[in-house]
Amino acid sequence: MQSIQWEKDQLLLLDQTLLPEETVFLTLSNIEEVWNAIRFLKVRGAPAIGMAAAYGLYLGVQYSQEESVNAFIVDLENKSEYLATARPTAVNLSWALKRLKEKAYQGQKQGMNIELIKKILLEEALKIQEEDEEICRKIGEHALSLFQDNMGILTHCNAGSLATALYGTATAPFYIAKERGWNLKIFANETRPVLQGARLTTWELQRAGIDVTLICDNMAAVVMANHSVQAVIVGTDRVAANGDVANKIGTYTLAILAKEHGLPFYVAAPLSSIDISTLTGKDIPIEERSEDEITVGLGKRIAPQGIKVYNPAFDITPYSLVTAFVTEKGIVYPEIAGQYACKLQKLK
Ligand SMILES: CSC[C@H]1O[C@H](OP(=O)(O)O)[C@H](O)[C@@H]1O
Repeated sequence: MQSIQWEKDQLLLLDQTLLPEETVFLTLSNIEEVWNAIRFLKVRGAPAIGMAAAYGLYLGVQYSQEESVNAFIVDLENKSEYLATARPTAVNLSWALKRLKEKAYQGQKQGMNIELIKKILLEEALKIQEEDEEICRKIGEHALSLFQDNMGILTHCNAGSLATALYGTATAPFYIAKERGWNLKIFANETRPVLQGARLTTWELQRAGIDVTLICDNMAAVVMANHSVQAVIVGTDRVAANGDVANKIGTYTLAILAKEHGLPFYVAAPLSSIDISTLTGKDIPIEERSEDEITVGLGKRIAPQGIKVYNPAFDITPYSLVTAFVTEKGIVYPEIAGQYACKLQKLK
């Protein structure tokens, strides 16, 4: 199911906060609605955030009444900055906004009028979504070369079809394997506190007829120790130039556990999530979210009022714990630590 659809000048978003019980598409017609949808995880997952932001930026300027192209460009830049405040960690958000701004600058240089620039902005947003489906499929095909039929594979959070145009990144090999008649056995971490694994990954894989088992995050070591899983694959929100990985909180723990159990730890990383301008993981902004996500998760209070809470939505996995990155252009292995930087740069 596509979680994002552009129809008749409106953005349709599958409200991921209502899954798995309700399948509700929201109709968004202005930039503020898109900002809120990103901020409050109605649309989530790095690539999907980028796509939604691109459409949101277009929605923000489609009725612009600026008199000059220069004034229109300033308005576009201001609206881009506004959208960028919705969430800080996934680089796809700023990457998508930058793609649209660069199209506008090109149009300005070529002497286009405002209406024509608006047109190419929407075309670029549509292109980002169209490209993403092919990118994810390629990631799936490359990732599948790392797996064998009947393997047990652990994944974390939702780097799935819901988080992208289709297929997902970490889940892409699961869908391609299904197409090829393989029987991969997927173990999905519930992924506290927002439970993207329990609510989203199991939902989408079960619908696709893929063998998926839900486990609590604190069971990951056991499924490694009892050989239920032979590999781990996760998505990413941002890969720094040296290969450090920002991903959903709990990913770093999995990488340590995988190393302890001698299992490969793969990161499915579209090039849009690789940020050469951010040198190391220490430079990646980590989003901290509301305490309610932990203390009143899904409506029931599970901790006393006023308790101190720390709720980072992401953590950093050092490149040294990553076995390989799977990109749409192929698999990147480090012969020696730190070699990711030049290899990832070459891919860009
Ligand atoms: C291909 S999705 C990448 C990434 O985004 C998710 O975070 P969130 O659910 O907070 O948007 C998670 O970290 C996925 O691995």
